Amino acid sequence: MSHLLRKPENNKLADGVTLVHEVTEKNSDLHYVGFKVVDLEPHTSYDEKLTNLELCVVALTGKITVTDGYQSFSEIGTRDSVFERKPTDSVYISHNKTATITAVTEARVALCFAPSDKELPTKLIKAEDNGVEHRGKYHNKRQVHNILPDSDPSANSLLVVEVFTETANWSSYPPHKHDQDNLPEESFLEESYYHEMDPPQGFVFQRVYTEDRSLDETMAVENANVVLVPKGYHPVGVPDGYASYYLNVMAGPERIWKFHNEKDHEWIIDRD
Ligand SMILES: O=C(O)C[C@@H](O)[C@H](O)C(=O)CO
Repeated sequence: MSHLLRKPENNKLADGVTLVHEVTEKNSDLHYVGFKVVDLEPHTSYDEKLTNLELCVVALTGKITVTDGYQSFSEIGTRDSVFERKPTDSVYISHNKTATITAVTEARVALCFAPSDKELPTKLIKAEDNGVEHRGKYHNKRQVHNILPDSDPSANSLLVVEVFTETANWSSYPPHKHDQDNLPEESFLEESYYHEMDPPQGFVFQRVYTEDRSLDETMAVENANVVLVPKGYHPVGVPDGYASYYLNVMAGPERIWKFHNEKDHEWIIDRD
């Protein structure tokens, strides 16, 4: 299996608390992006002590209460399934705090991390504050929920976005990359993908490859898998009959998403 593909670990931390994924600097090639998924049974809690990391808590499904020890946001989260295709609530918490997430209902929560050394206010990012975009045409249609885009200065490094790709469509396509710290042409941003499929027995394909093909991995990605993108192009293809959801976390030295399309395939965008 590719070292970029992560299956659910389902590590039981306590009664009703399961760590589904844990991507850290120690167990991956990523230096800027950290990522966890936690499943919580009602009335259970998970604590995350943030030393030199900032955090965006995304209520993927279910209702949760999130506190940084000073402020609390109660009963946030808007959906039972990500495939309701509506935005959800999230909370941004700066470093040096402890985040506590308590489940009101059964919940799946994503924790998106990036290094940080500047104190910023804790912020509730309400579902209705997500910028919703419809991108692409023909078999390249996707719906994007911008949770923490680079136009929102609420975070130091973190960028967070949800993408729904309809059946038999492609996204992150034509292939683009952001692996050169060479602004204003391109930014360097690592990326993680947390995938779900509807119905859940589906799979999608994701290729991660660099310009020189020294990295070239094509992965069959199943429900609740994570794909790591330390560098390179990273398109996703969705088979007929299945819809795809993914949550992207990006971070790098500069909080700017400036990507470079692969020249050979850029014509895809310009079709009438
Ligand atoms: O527009 C899309 O298909 C989503 C992608 O841009 C995705 O968020 C990504 O690849 C970010 O670099």
